[in-house]
Amino acid sequence: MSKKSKPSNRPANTNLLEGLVIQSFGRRFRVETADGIFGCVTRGKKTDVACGDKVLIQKTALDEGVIEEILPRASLLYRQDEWRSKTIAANVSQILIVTAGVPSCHEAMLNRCILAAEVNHLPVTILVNKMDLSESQAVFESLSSFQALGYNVVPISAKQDVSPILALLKGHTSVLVGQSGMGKSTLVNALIPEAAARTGEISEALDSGKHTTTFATLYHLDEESQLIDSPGMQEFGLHHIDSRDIAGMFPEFRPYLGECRFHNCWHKVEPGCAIEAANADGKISDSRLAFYRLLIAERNIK
Ligand SMILES: Nc1nc2c(ncn2[C@@H]2O[C@H](COP(=O)(O)OP(=O)(O)OP(=O)(O)O)[C@@H](O)[C@H]2O)c(=O)[nH]1
Ligand SMILES: [Zn+2]
Repeated sequence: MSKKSKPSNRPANTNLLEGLVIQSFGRRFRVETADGIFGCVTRGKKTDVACGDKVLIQKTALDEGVIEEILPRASLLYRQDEWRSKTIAANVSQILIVTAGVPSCHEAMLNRCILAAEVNHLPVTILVNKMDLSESQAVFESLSSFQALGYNVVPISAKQDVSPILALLKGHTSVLVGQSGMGKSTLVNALIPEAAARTGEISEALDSGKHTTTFATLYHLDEESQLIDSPGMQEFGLHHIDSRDIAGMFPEFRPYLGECRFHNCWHKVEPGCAIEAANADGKISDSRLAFYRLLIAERNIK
């Protein structure tokens, strides 16, 4: 054995194949490998495999296998659930939030998605869709405050032309998220013509059509660009984030953190709070501070 080889706690098994999870539906996965695509399950009760994960599989039949190991992840996004967060997409390199003027755009949703991106240190682009409508033009203008925080805001009209975002997708594994009705499906179908058909097939296989089971698909746009879509995904889960880490995920809070009178300040109503003072000076907006306080209140921090 050469001195250079790394010790491994995995039994040496020449049958293990490395692959990429290109689809997850409930507890079943499709894994793309150099030997083709395998339908896979996980070992035991392990279910935290996500679309975009790099994995090692053990072949069990010609086109079937078992996921034995998840390789280290560069990023991990969770799906919002009433009770808990469930992994949905791994190794994503940027987040695209789809919004529009119709139906009305909820700023809290934008803020939640941005927070999920900050946790993973991922760049965010807010796509303002339906720019052929005046309502969307107004939303685009109102989002200049997000642009000022360093988030990219891009106007599009998915129904007319998606080419303005092709350059944005290049070289990335992107994930799309958005409130219902903003045009996420229109966008995905324009970018990936086969997507509509594949989504339909899975809905039929799951015998629901209502997406009650979480599923996600990774599409190859070209050799270096991928898009992960999870139909119906409106928000990312934030349950797993430590309450103490939240303030640091607001870029405009960062210059003031550590400046409060109390080192354990929650920036709620404490005297000598530097975040509160920055808000009074107009350096932190009322809406972002209110959003931060809402997150803290949700966690029953007194
Ligand atoms: N005017 C206009 N309408 C659009 C545009 N893009 C999408 N729409 C319309 O907006 C509506 C919602 O679009 P979908 O693509 O179904 O929206 P979605 O975000 O996938 O919604 P869910 O399926 O509920 O998650 C449809 O009637 C689309 O035709 C656009 O660029 N301009
Ligand atoms: Zn404070």
